[in-house]
Amino acid sequence: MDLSPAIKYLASSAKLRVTSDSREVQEGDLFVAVKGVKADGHNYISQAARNGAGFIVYQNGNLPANLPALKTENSREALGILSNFACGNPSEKLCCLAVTGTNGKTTVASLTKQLLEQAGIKTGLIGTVWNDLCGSEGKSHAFMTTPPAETLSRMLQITAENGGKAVCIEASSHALDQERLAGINIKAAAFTNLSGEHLDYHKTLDNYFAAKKKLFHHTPPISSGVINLDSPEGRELAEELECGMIGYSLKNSNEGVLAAKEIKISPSSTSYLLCWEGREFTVETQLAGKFNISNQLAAAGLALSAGLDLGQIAEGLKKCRPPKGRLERVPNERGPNVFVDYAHTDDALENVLQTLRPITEGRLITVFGCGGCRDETKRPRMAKVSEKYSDISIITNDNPRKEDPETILDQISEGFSSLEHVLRLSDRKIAIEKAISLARPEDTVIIAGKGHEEYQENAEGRRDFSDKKTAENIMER
Ligand SMILES: CC(=O)N[C@H]1[C@@H](OP(=O)(O)OP(=O)(O)OC[C@H]2O[C@@H](n3ccc(=O)[nH]c3=O)[C@H](O)[C@@H]2O)O[C@H](CO)[C@@H](O)[C@@H]1O[C@H](C)C(=O)N[C@@H](C)C(=O)N[C@H](CCC(=O)O)C(=O)O
Ligand SMILES: Nc1ncnc2c1ncn2[C@@H]1O[C@H](COP(=O)(O)OP(=O)(O)OP(=O)(O)O)[C@@H](O)[C@H]1O
Ligand SMILES: N[C@H](CCC[C@H](N)C(=O)O)C(=O)O
Ligand SMILES: [Mg+2]
Repeated sequence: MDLSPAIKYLASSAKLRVTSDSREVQEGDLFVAVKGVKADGHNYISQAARNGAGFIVYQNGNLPANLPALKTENSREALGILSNFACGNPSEKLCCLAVTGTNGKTTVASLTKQLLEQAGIKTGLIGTVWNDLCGSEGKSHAFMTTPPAETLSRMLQITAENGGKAVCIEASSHALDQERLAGINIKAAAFTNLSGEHLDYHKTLDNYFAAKKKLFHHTPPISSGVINLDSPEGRELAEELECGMIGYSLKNSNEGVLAAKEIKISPSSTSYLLCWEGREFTVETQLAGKFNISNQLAAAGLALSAGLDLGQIAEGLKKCRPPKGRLERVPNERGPNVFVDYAHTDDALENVLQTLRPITEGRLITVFGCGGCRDETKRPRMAKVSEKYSDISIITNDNPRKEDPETILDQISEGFSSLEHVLRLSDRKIAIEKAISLARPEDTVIIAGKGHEEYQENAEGRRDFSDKKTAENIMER
């Protein structure tokens, strides 16, 4: 893509501002017209011009304003490249490590950051829970998993200005589809897994996978793909890679595979042998669940790509803590065990329930719901998984957003073969109270779907709500 007239304009401009929102345009800004999901930025070029835009980049139709302009074949990609140019191409000063996949992105990004920090590398983080730009102000709550291109490039600029040397970025499928990472120099990228999710946006699983794959066919090319070989989609991706590859697996410890062998899981501890290129180190991990060993391999692969030594990585993994709201135990001295987790897909729920089932002496009580205005197809599938592993399923509201909460619960209910062990309590606080009141000391309660979230969103907007605080308050009574 030849953007030289736009780059020339930016280079000659004192302010170097790029935006795709006509409402934000200030005197001299470069406006990129993007066709979105709800609106079309091309309809706002005149407004951008009225607000003082000095240059327009667009993709469709004819230019309605008499301004210096450039027509491109992909204005979303242009937006990324130009935003990064305007921010001084910060990714060239940073070792950027990205992770995509349906589940595990936040966990892998957080583990990778912890590994790099332990090796003395000042590392930023951009993802679902926190953004950490290496500044003295610390972490801030994230608004999106992967921010819009203009914000993302600015965040990288701030990270580099703060002395950050690396950054771990969660790349959501929406972001990849919308080219929010365009123009970023990515050193290595990990792929965790693919399962049914976000079909409201992508329509088909093939489109969803194609969006994820874009990270590995990025411009400029990435150096290394860290790929989960236990996932069929991971194996397909591995065949297509044109860059270097670190494949990882819990099952295959052939030469050239970053592997976990001799996995030992007991109710109180998890350990495994981390193996790579003929070297082996024992890791005792603080993270529960086999799927979290897979996440640790992904983080180890990214850390290897960033130049860390395997021994250093194994030592680091022992110290790594799970991110907030991922299989997080709610402190409770009298039992039962109560956990909060962010499983909001059937695959995630299955992994979590498979982890908790063998360490539960009594009954497994699962509280969950499904977000509104998001993929509807996962609703009955989550019910099916809950029924398979739980003794009691309590279905409740997640974030209904603008949808009718009762319709969501009806759709979830369709996935149960019998409603004998199912309670339907739409108020999430009441559902959590019920689960805890039913639980005997030997039982486990899992509250799934909202993890770290500190709000609940319905048609009226957002109100404060935390699964963890709600459970804590109930158990303190
Ligand atoms: C569905 C979706 O992904 N929407 C994203 C998309 O917005 P959009 O395409 O709807 O934008 P639009 O409103 O149609 O507007 C199109 C263009 O016209 C411009 N415009 C519009 C109005 C106007 O007056 N003037 C003007 O210039 C807009 O600035 C925009 O450039 O592009 C915007 C800018 O990048 C994003 O902020 C927005 O994310 C919304 C807020 C969102 O909720 N996204 C979610 C679904 C999302 O992306 N989630 C993933 C996580 C998923 C996961 O965890 O797996 C994430 O990365 O956060
Ligand atoms: N490797 C994995 N395979 C399957 N399930 C996983 C895996 N890692 C985590 N999970 C489950 O998925 C949930 C979300 O994990 P995490 O936040 O790391 O994923 P994510 O990809 O960042 O999700 P999101 O797309 O919502 O940001 C966890 O709470 C857990 O239930
Ligand atoms: N990243 C996911 C999070 C879903 C979390 C769940 N609590 C919900 O609100 O649906 C999404 O945007 O679909
Ligand atoms: Mg995430």
